[in-house]
Amino acid sequence: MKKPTQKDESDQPNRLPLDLGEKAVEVLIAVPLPQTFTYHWPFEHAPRFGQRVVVPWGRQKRIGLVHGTCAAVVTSAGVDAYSLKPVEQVLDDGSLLDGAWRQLIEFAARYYHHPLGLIALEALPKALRVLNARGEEPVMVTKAQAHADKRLQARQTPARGARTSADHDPTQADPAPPPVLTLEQQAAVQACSVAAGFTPLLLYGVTGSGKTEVYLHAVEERLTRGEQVLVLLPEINLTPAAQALYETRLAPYRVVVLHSNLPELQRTKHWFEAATGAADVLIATRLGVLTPMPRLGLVIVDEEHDPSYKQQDGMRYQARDLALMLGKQRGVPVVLGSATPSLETWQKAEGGQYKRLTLTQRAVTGASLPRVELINTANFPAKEGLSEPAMQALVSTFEAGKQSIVFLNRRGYSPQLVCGGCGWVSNCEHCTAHMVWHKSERNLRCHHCGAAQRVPVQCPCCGNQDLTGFGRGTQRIEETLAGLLPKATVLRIDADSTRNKGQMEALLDEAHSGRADVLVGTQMIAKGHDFANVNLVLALNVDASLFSHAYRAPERLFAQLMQVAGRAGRRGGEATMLVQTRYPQHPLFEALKAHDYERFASHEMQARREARMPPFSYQATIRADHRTLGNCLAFLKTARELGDPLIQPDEPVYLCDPVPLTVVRVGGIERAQMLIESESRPALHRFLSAWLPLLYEHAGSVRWFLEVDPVEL
Ligand SMILES: Nc1ncnc2c1ncn2[C@@H]1O[C@H](COP(=O)(O)OP(=O)(O)OP(=O)(O)O)[C@@H](O)[C@H]1O
Ligand SMILES: [Zn+2]
Repeated sequence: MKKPTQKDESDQPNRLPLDLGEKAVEVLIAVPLPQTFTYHWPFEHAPRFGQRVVVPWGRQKRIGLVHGTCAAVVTSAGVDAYSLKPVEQVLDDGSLLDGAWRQLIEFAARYYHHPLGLIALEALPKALRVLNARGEEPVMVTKAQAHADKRLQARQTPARGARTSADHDPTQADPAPPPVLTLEQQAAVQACSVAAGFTPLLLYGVTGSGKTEVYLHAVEERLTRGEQVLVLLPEINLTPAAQALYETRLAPYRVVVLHSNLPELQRTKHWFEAATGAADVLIATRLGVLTPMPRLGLVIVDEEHDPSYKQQDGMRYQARDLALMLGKQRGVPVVLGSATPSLETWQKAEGGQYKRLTLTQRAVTGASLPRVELINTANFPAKEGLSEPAMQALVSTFEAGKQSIVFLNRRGYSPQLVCGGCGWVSNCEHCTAHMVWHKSERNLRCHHCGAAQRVPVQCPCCGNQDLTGFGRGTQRIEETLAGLLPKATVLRIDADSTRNKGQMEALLDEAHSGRADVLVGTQMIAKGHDFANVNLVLALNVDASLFSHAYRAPERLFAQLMQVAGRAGRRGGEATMLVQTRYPQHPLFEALKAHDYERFASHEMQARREARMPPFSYQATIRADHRTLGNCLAFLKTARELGDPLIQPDEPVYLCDPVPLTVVRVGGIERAQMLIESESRPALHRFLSAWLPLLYEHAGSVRWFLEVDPVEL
């Protein structure tokens, strides 16, 4: 098809004489600019918000979303209406993107000061927002839509019969009957059921206290009212077990999942099912919070404290916070669940803004939290990473037929390869970081830029063949464990071992089945999983976090250790957690030994209050990226000069000194940032709104972005 050009009426047979005020539309396009774009609307029928359209963009075509009509068609350049390019095609008859969805993305754009077009389009599955190589809408969209329509029809015909017989697998054994709720669980379920309108609830329950059971009952109760439920989980690896459980327990209601590892067609199908109301429950990772759900009645955020809810590129949003806003806008309850709530959430629960529901006991009769013991590595030095008491515990746990978890938050074999002769170290060429030795994959890899190379056989500097790994990661511990327990099945579960399709499911299956004796892994295995047979947890390499400069490090370490401890002893029996450390007297460990989250939280809260850190202040950062650090810092300095005069005396906002990031160079790009703080959230946002437009004009070749509520400084 010949592309229409400006003022070329012949290409547009349907084009009507332009009627100002009705025949132009504002379109959202996924570009890093804060505005909408005006196009001529050459069609008879009226445009609707959220309809997808194909529009010319430079020499290309793009999918955009109708955002509104324009009353007066004068573009910023002052060009008259006739010079507007026309919308080429309308892809949707109606729109699934309703007013509620619009409210949420508009809030996100305001709050995160991020271009609305980027947020709106990136919230959609790729097939819905990107044209294929021929410039057409991918066929899978029609397929996915038809699939959802069929589901929707099936759902409407026999009121509750969303399931087709094809879904029933007769080989599947009948599931175990659901447990009888404890009194604490009953009270929590009751509180969720009576909650009407927007109600934030904190389900604060120790690990293994049966929070999932509370969710299941609360969800089912909403489903019987004909409502949909959104369940957010922090990590993809928690979705298979959750999906299986929800499907079995809630049949015949339709449960779908959304996360970034799903094949595109499936993701598109599930999105349509949620958006049309064909699906009843949506289980999703953070991206799911921006899915339209017309019958939404309840939102659950499991492990609400988890840092994975924070998106670390593009729009750097916090999905838990957006989930709360979603609940507020839709007028529905939001349940935040955790054994170790974030300090932000805990502060609100203490202040009474969130209703707290507490589960103090493990749910399974006879199951208690593990005994925590510290191994002082000054007295029991580690050989190949493991101290004598740790090795003994691993051996006796294996001999008793129980499983162990070895938790180490560092993947690879060794964090660096070094030369014994000249002191050469495997540095990354592109980053201020070491290349990590991955023995299993036989290469050196940079965890920052992804660069990989073969392991050198001799030192690239002096030719010495004596190259050794310095420090240890999960692969090396796996090797040590295989030597220590030659008869045991040792499984490593980390981002490397679960990279290929199906690997994650297979490994988790082995772990849950009890066939594996020892699980070595990163935070991937440390939370959420309901392992039945784990009796011993060993935590390695925790000391670096004890003295980190990052102010959130203690909170994160404490939560991680409490969570991983929580994987042990879930079905009763004596269970133990061992922590190897040089600093057994550290106060964080006192609270850990007592499983006392509240003690830790009040101590940490006090420290934050004194230091005027979040949640007692509000922060944002401006990041600047460029090939030379000087340019980054110069831009931030200019930004600060532009910002200073905007600060209102009655609304103090502090602009800190621009500083290079700790890992200053990644992929050949230098990075610097500036912190902006205020004790008033509205003051911070008023300042940002006035300031950011100026930055667009002064950035030059420096790439910059804003992050609101940053978690890593
Ligand atoms: N009332 C109950 N009686 C007996 N067993 C129960 C009861 N409620 C839950 N359980 C069982 O207790 C185990 C732990 O429950 P669940 O996984 O929900 O804990 P959780 O609170 O989510 O823990 P975590 O914070 O560690 O993820 C599960 O195997 C579950 O089936
Ligand atoms: Zn690198």
